[in-house]
Amino acid sequence: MSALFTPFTLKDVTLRNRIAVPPMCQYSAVDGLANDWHLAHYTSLARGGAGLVIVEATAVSPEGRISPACLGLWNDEQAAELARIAAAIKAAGAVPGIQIAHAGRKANANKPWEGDDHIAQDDPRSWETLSPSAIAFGHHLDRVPRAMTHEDIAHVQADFAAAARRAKEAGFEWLELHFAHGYLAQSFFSVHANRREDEYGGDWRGRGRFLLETLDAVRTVWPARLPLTARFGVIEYDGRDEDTLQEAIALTKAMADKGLDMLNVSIGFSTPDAAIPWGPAFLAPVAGRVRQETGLPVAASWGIDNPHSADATVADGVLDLVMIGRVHLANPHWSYQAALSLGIDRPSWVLPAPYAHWLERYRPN
Ligand SMILES: Cc1cc2c(cc1C)N(C[C@H](O)[C@H](O)[C@H](O)COP(=O)(O)O)c1[nH]c(=O)[nH]c(=O)c1N2
Ligand SMILES: CC(=O)[C@H]1CCCN(Cc2ccccc2)C1
Repeated sequence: MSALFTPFTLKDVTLRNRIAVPPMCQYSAVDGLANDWHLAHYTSLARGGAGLVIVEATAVSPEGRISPACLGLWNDEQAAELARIAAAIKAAGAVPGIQIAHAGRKANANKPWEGDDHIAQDDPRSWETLSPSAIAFGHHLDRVPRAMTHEDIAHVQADFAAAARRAKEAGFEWLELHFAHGYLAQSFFSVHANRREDEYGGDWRGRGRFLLETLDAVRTVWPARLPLTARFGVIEYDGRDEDTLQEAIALTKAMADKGLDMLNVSIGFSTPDAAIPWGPAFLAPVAGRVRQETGLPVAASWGIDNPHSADATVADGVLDLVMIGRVHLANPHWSYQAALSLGIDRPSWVLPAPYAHWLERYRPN
């Protein structure tokens, strides 16, 4: 029996297996609106057999986008287009998830394949970037952001709550707050980005306040019966990892007390000087420690692209869900290949009937 292909229930939602497609920006929107690219992309991933498909970082406001081509959920027109995607994911047998985000000081950037750098400030596509303090990320994202006022903070938190309400109305059943990867929420938690001397800075509680208040604001609008999760950078690989991990675990416990249902463990990416130990499933042990010390279910990604290692992380109680990212861009039917490799019975039926019926009798060699 394969642990990877056992169902997973969180609140009133049950995933058909432990395979999740994590959010992966497509940089393919105009004015934040999803289009046929996104519909085909997410439908094909859901038809590939994963239990959960999480739509990419979707900005809670125009200035919260990473690039001008990112998705948004700050108006009803955007919600209507995303509703089509939620329905298509569900029709394919996967649970529709969405990640809502504010890019903070990493906002207003070119597409990765068009430079990945901040858009020139004299460019008509330029907008002001916000962060806890007026400190640039550096390297290719060297624009100095404006330090947020308390009004800015309250406004962004209200934007998260409004986006969560729209996500619910659009039919999403799994919500992930983007609290990772050097974006706004991560920046509040990070000592690299947050040098505030008010109640949103200082010790981990001060630096964690924005995350806790944002979680609170979203929890009041997101149904208690549906999973409310966060992707959170618990480690920076910046030489102070044990300190960061202990603070991140303390904040995660505080988030769990405020109704967080699961943590998608990731990397902070708050400094360009990180020494990340890239390698197969390198973050899984860190996620396992967070799971042990907080008691929350956890997911993680980063180089888990082999069915056997994915299966082992679940079987060994390290992860509850495996986030399989880039390899899904190469093969939306990764779950089918994993089912074949792991020898589950009737592997083809990981796929929808129009495919499964014929594959069950025919195996591409
Ligand atoms: C093109 C693209 C786009 C995104 C990502 C990655 C890539 C490659 N990643 C990170 C992604 O979800 C995943 O965590 C990493 O890719 C590591 O997992 P894999 O090694 O790819 O399985 C990402 N993470 C996130 O939390 N929100 C996002 O919108 C995105 N966007
Ligand atoms: C939005 C987000 O969290 C993404 C945007 C694209 C880069 N992601 C981070 C990443 C770094 C190195 C390899 C893959 C992914 C973060």
